[in-house]
Amino acid sequence: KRHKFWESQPVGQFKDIGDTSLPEGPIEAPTPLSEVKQEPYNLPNPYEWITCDMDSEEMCIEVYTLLTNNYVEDDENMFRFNYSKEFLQWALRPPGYFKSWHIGVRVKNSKKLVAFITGIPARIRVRDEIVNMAEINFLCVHKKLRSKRLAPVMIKEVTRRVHLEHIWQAAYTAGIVLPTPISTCQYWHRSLNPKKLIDVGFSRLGARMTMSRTIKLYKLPDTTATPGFRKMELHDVPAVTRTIRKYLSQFIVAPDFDDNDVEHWLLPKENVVDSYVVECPETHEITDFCSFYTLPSSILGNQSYSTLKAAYSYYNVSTKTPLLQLMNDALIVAKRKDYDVFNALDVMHNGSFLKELKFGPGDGKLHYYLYNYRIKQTLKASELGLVLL
Ligand SMILES: COc1cccc(CC(=N)NC(=O)c2cccnc2OC2CCNCC2)c1
Repeated sequence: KRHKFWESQPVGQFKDIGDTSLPEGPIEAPTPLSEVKQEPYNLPNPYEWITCDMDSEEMCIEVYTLLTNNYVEDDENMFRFNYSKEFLQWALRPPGYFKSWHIGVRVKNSKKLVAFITGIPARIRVRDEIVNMAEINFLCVHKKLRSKRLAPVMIKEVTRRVHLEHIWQAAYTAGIVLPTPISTCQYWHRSLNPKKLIDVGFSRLGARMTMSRTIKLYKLPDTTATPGFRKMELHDVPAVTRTIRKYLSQFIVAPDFDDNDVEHWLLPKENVVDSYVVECPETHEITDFCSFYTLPSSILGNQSYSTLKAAYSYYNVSTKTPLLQLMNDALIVAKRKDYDVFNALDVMHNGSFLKELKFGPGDGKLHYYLYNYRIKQTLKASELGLVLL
């Protein structure tokens, strides 16, 4: 039976879609700490839980290797996400993180890491409610252990550990439909290195298009167009926090960033996250902001290339510079840093620039979910102000 596990969980159920009598907000009340299961869930015998210390280089390598070989692939199994070790350490150690939410499953005898799931704390606003949530990510079961029903017990275990920290809601995304998406986004790609993308089968030569015509079509200037466009620096944090908080307030679901969050999530970090501000040359105020994170993909089965260098649109704020021009400058710096492709979801106001900046639609969708929090009606992608890694 489909979704046997999810029908037992406090999530919006398909049967409740359209039932406007159900109130928006938590589905279940918090459990008294004494009633939260104190000991870990049982695993099938050969396996044991391990808390993954992401400060340990050795453990990082094990997590990196498991994900590199077993994490999410595209629908045609031509590419697999290849998060770097530095990226994983950044993604999993934000302000206030809990080591206990970095959960591994390993073989008792060999100590081999065979599965992983993580949570990080995040303050997320839903309309006017600020909710302490866990952002759940990196659920991965080794290819050889699929269909052993490990994922449900891993989800229950991370939920139990999140409950132990008095957090009762969560946010997560998936490429598949589960009960019940709060929103469904389309992803889009902008070619930066069309020749490589065609060689590896990520893109196809357009009808009546030659390779040289295609290269010309996606060519970008060497220099950015916006006066005052520069990399974000530490001293910009307070201004960026003010600017992004104001901008995100227009969306129904969005992170409630403070200075510490902005310093962690949005300060440039080599090969992890790039961020740029527009500082008005006259007033020196920060009027605009754009950012993208670095998530390469392994190219499965290609003789000439092993890695696709991809930039993923992160948070962008436009108050003075037209978003179209700001994002074109983001494409220019990504191309200059040798990215092959720039990806974006149609969340926030991204829909306003995708076609004009020559993004093409991807062949899949990304569904957003909340755990133990009902939303009255499904949100449009443009009502979402949340980007998960
Ligand atoms: C090109 O290499 C790929 C390797 C694995 C999967 C996919 C397709 C895919 N599933 N893409 C996305 O989910 C996606 C497309 C555009 C923007 N963000 C995305 O996902 C992010 C956010 C969710 N966690 C993964 C990274 C592509």
